[in-house]
Amino acid sequence: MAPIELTYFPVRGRGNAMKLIMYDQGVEWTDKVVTIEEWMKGDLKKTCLFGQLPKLKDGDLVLYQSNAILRHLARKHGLYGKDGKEAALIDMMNDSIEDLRVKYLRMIYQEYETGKEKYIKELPGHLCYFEAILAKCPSGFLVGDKISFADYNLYDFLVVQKILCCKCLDNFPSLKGYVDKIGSRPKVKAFMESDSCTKLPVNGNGKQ
Ligand SMILES: N[C@@H](CCC(=O)N[C@@H](CSC(=S)NCCc1ccccc1)C(=O)NCC(=O)O)C(=O)O
Repeated sequence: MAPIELTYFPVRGRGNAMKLIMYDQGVEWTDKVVTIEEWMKGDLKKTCLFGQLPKLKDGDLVLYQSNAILRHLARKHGLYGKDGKEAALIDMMNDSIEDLRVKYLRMIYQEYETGKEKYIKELPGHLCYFEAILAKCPSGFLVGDKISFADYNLYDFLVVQKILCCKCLDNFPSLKGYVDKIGSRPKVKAFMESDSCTKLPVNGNGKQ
């Protein structure tokens, strides 16, 4: 049994960025997939610290909260910048990515029929900030000169936005180049093309 166990639903959702990190960094893990039907029985939910998934078990460490899991993997695999200053900037970037993800998830799960078009219309107003940031990054990564956990998270988010609206990056050359750059990393490409990724719906309600 691999020392790392990821318990999550059979969706990309909040689980894909952490899987990208582990796969790209050569970390072995076991997926414990929980169906909605199983979850609705309530027994597993009662055991979860905050009543939710994903859950990552790394040896005797049990973590919930997807961004805490990303940070844990980042600390273990050198994905948190070269010093405290870069780590702080990476945290800032990831917090902003989380803001965008929450907006997306609210539209997908609560306002899809009535809010999808408005979300797509307003999306450039949110993406423009990362376009400006990446336009100034000589390394092509959000912070410093190597990939961080925020890069995997932003990449995953942008790929999902392109599934929602294939043209959403057409006016953002830096974001387009960024998705190509991260997506052309051999193991990232392999994972994104694998059944582990492609066979999962993006979201739990079948909307994307
Ligand atoms: N801040 C937390 C949020 C975790 C979270 O929302 N988890 C969801 C799943 S992740 C997600 S994108 N949820 C969207 C809706 C959904 C629910 C159930 C299955 C799939 C998607 C969950 O466990 N829902 C079940 C429940 O609350 O009883 C984090 O970042 O991990």
